[in-house]
Amino acid sequence: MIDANLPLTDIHRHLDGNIRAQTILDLGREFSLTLPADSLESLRPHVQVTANEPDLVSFLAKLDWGVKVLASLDACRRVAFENMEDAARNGLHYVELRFSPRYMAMTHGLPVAGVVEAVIEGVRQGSEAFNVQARLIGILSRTFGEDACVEELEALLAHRDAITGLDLAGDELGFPGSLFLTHFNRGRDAGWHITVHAGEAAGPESIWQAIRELGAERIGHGVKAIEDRALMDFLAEQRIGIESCLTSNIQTSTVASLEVHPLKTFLEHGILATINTDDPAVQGVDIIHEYRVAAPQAGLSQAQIRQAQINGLEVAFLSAAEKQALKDSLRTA
Ligand SMILES: O=c1[nH]cnc2c1ncn2[C@@H]1O[C@H](CO)[C@@H](O)[C@H]1O
Ligand SMILES: [Zn+2]
Repeated sequence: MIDANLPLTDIHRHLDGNIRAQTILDLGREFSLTLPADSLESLRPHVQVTANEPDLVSFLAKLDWGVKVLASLDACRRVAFENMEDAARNGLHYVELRFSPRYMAMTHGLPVAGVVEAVIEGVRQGSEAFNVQARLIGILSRTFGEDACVEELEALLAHRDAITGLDLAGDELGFPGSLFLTHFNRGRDAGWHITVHAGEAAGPESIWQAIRELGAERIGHGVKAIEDRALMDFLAEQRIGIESCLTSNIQTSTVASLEVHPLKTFLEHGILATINTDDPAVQGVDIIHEYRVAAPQAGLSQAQIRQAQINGLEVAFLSAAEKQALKDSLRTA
């Protein structure tokens, strides 16, 4: 259960993996684009996971229609704004929204820094309209290679003060973190927090690499840490947060079933593991489902679910004062 007296957070949520099917239809019509279907029901299987995918890369293809309809900067602003509306509807008090500006820009050749600006604007407007706090994490989409990621990084750096963190996402097996050392050095020099998708498709060595070489303070997914006891000890001792996304891990075939998901073991080990969604619209889930349905199915006790909720704020990319203010705002609400 969700503890209503504690802030509810989602710190691993792709803004460009959370574009509503209805919005894909609307934008397709607005820009006269050819979509694979012309009704909501017939479009759904093209933009949402209907059965588990065989691997991560097949799963990621389901995000493509969402970005293919982004034919203007205003469309980017709109999906950012709607992300905040969705967060409010799900009772979230605080979200860290991550996005890959080059991935959003690429189909229609939008200016990448312009996309960053549009997303910042949409999230700012939505945050005010729906009274939910948000921070932005810029993603380097590793799938497009090192040079594309330099371009993506520079677009993010053009708005460095409005960005809180840097992430690496996409095809982890094909594009290891070792290709992106200079990118992350520049991100850290900009004063950004660092989180990296690691130990999802690749093994525990990818998590070690993200921490030691890219400077990760948190790990996205990190499921393969379960294979390395020394790594689990290290994560707990160093207070490196794990951003777990239960349903996502099943849909990408990273974990065979919720019953064998490592999140429970991570919590028992004292790791600051958290519950998050990943790509809610593509997965057809929301944060409430992850707490109420997925977490109990993964064997978490009520106390462990509550601990994961506490951890979400604990490892958020916020100052101690900002975390306290969020807690206080619930008491006075
Ligand atoms: O679960 C995931 N694992 C790895 N990469 C992901 C996941 N979900 C989305 N993206 C990637 O993030 C960028 C868009 O925000 C894209 O690169 C997409 O492929
Ligand atoms: Zn992710």
